[in-house]
This record gives sequence, C-alpha cells and structure tokens, in this order.
Amino acid sequence: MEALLATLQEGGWGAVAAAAATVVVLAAIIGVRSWQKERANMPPVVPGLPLIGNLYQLKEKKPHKTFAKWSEIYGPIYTIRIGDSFVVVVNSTEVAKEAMVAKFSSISNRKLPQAFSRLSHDKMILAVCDNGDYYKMVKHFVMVGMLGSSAQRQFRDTRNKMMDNMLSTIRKLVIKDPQVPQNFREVFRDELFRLSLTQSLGEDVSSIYVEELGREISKDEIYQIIVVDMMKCVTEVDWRDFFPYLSWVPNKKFDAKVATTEYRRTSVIRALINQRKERIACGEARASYLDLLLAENKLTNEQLTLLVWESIIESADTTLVATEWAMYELAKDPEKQASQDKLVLEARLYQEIQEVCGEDTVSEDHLPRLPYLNAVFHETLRLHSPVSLLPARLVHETTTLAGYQVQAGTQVVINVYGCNMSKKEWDEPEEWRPERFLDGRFELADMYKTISFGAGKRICAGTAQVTKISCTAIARFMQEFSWRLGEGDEGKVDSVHLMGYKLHPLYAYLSERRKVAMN
Ligand code: HEM
Repeated sequence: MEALLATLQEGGWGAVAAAAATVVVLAAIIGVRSWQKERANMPPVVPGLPLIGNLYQLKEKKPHKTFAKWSEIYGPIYTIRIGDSFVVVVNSTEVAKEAMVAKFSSISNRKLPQAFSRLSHDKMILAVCDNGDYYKMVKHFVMVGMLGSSAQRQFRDTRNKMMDNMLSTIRKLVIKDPQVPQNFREVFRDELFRLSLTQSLGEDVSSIYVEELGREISKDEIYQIIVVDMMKCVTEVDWRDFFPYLSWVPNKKFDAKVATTEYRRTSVIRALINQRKERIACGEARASYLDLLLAENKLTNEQLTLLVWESIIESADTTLVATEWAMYELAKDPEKQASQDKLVLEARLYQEIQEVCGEDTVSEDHLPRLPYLNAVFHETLRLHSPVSLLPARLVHETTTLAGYQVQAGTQVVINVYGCNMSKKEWDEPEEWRPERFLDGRFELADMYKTISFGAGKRICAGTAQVTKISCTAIARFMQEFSWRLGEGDEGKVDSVHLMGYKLHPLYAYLSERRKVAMN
C-alpha cells in the first residue's frame, strides 16, 4: 500500500494507471483468498468453466444421472455452479434426511425455475409453497378433503370401481384377441384419470365447454391440457434461470409457450369449477376436494384454480408411472433372462397372493398381509422413482450439512435417483430385486423405505393413496393374468427426462389364470 501511495505522489497518468492496476490485482487476490476461506469447508466443488460453471456438463436431459456419476468421484454431497448460482447436490439418503428433517428450519423454502414458478403462479400450490400460514391452511384442506385417512375411506368405493373397471376392460381385450399385446398404460391412465376427477371435482367428466377456447373439449383433450402439456412445460429450460442478471433479455419462444400452456390450463380448470358450482347451486352435494374448498370459502379464485389443478395432476400422474414400471419388471420374459430369477419372482408374488387371498379377489384389506407385494412396490420406487430430482430448496440461513458449511443463498438439490442408486447403500443397485426389503432391515408397515416420497414435514401427502392404488392394482393384475413382455422389450428401460415415465409404454401378452364371470 505504501508503494502504491509513493507511486501516486510521483504523479503522472502512467503512474495512476499502474496504481489502478495494482489495486485491481490486490483486490482480486484478497477476493480470491476470502472466497477460498469462505468456501474452505464447503462441500467439494465439481470443476467447471468460468462464467457458466458446470452448465456445459449438464447438456443431456437427465441431470440426475450425471449427478449420480459425479457422486462416485466427489462423494455423496458436492457443490456445482450453474451459471450464477451455487448448488449443493445431495446423493445420500442419510444426508438428504439431514437436509429435510434436522436442518428443515434453515433449508425449507423452494427456488423454482421460471417455468414452474409461472405455472404455479409463484408457488401457489401445496407441493412447492413456502412454509407459513398459506401452507398450513392448504395442507389441512388437502388432508381433510382428499388424502387423509378419513377422506381416503370415503373414496374407497371410487378406488374399488377403478380396479373393477380396469380388470373388466383388460379381460374383454384379452378375450377378444389373446394373441395381441395389451397397452397397459391406456387402460390404467383412463381409470386413474376418472378417479382423479371424481376425487377432485365430485364426478367424472366426459367433456366440457370452455368459453376461452370457444368450444366443447373432450376428456382426452382435458387430460392433454391439464396433465400432459403441464408436465412437459414444467421441465422447459429457460437460460435466464442460470443468469438472473440477464432476466431483462426477452426469450420470446419460451415466454409464449409458458403463457399459452398456462392460459389453456387455467381456462379448462375454471370451466370445470364453474360447472361444479352450478351443480352445487342446484343442491347437488358430493364428497370432493372442490366441494370442501368451496364450503370453506377462504380462497381467492386464483388459489382455488391452482389447488384444484394440483389435486388432479398429482393423482393422475405418478401412480401410473410407478405401477407401469412394476408391471414391466414382473412381466419381463423369464426365458429371455440370463438367470431364472424373474420366473421365481413372478411365481413368488402369485403364490403369496394365492396363500393369503385364496379364491377371494384381492382387496385393500389384504395389503398388510402381502409383504412380497409391498417389497415389489418399494423396489420399483427405488429403481424407477417417478420423482428423480426434488425441486431445489433455498438455504435461508447459513447451516451445516454432512459436516460441511452451506452458505445462505445456496440452493440444495436432493437427487432421489442418486440416493436410490448409491452403491454404498444398496447392494447391486441397478438390479430390480424386491427381496432386499425383506431381509429384516425394514418394517413392513414403513411406507418410507427409500427416499422416493421425500422426508420430514414436506414428505409426500399422497403416499397412502398411491400405495393402496398401486399395490391393489398390481395384485389384481397378477391374480387374474400371467404377464409376458413382447420379444425384444426386456431392454426398454429408458424413461422420459425427469418425469420418470417409461419411454416405451408397456405392451404385454396376458393369459388368464382364473376365470371370472363377465358383467
Ligand atoms: C409414486 C408416487 C409418488 C411419489 C414418488 C411422490 C413423491 C413425492 C415427493 C418426493 C414429495 C416431496 C417433495 C419435496 O420435498 O420436495 C412429494 C410431495 C407431495 N406429494 Fe407426492 N408422490 C407420489 C404420489 C402422490 C400422489 C398420488 C399425490 C396426491 C394425490 C401426491 C401429493 C403430494 C403432495 C400434496 C405433496 C406436498 C406435501 C407437502 O409439501 O406437505 N403425491 N411427493
């Protein structure tokens, strides 16, 4: 510093320039040192490039897989830089639980990307809203109106009807043409969507007139607009997410797509809500989530629209993903396998069902006595988790995680896929092996054997519903039919981006195990 002052005293622009350069260099050195000190105890850093950080290494559309690979080099918790933001990625169940349970008070709020933020009207849905009074109120509504144990009891007939309809449709298809492989997804999706509408709106809907679209739209279009298009749009990437200081730069294509998708979703949901309101005005009361929300009369129209949409999409999506993967694993043709394991697996599940249920049709009451079925369900969630990356959380006060310091302002991403595929936690994790849940380490009644449903206060609210639907469906499909994949389908294990869907829908050859009277 003294040298700097001396140079300035000697005068002249050259000296001033030299002094300024010295200041810049000194500042840079001090800056780097303090950054290094600050980051000294941060989770290991994955090397990246200046300015963009690790963005270029995440070009492929399955970041959860890249994150899992990095965990083999940098450990279960590490830091990456995405453009402007530091992100801590967690790939171990233990550390994920620490983040979601023990450190909940410091790491609870979300940091949503543009698309998700706009589609959720800045976190107006339960799954991503920040903790506070709105969260408490909506969680209460969801549990009382739809997902809590008493509401679930009310909807038991709806679920039973879903099972009967599915089995009856499949039976008819098989009888009509036993040599043709059946499209599992079509049958399951239609019935699940019917259940989802019934729970949310009090009735199934075959079509609806949507004023903003100027026409009557079919049930298939309703599904497309409020489920499929929304799922795709939520995962749209906007480069401005990575460089917030460029948020003023227009991204017209992205903005137009999100605006259109959002407008169509909102128009359809509003039409559905208005139809229900008219029926209620005519004295028609039903047990449904919307009926409860309207009776409570505490929400704005915007909140009502968002929450009803949320209840429909959450019921209609992940349950299908999980059940399709389970049936795929069970249907893998044993003769095409290197080992005979799968033959034993399928036979074992059928045998368990026979022993427990005998001639009775499997029902939800049987589920606690079917441990192998439960293991099939959890092993499917482990290997094919429908939610592979949880929406980023924001650290709002500096805390520690796995012994490392995590600064306020950092984002934390839980890589469910990485936790479920960790070689340290699971023996041969790439193998689908339900037995691993029956080795005495896990309680049968434990619904959270893996991290797939999250943990702590924000754990999945729909666990009971999806477990009942998925397990009963798998058991009934196995009880009535034996399943076999088409030739060459054993290797079709790709999924769609982050959504977990099987890229190639399951087509299976079914043959009847027992005759059931047709109605
Ligand atoms: C296999 C199917 C499912 C999986 C794997 C799953 C997974 C998850 C996960 C991991 C979370 C926590 C997210 C986080 O902490 O960031 C979550 C939250 C949630 N899930 Fe699920 N879910 C499934 C099915 C369902 C269903 C069927 C519903 C409703 C019908 C549902 C409703 C919710 C709700 C409302 C939350 C937010 C809970 C809160 O924040 O308090 N889920 N789910």
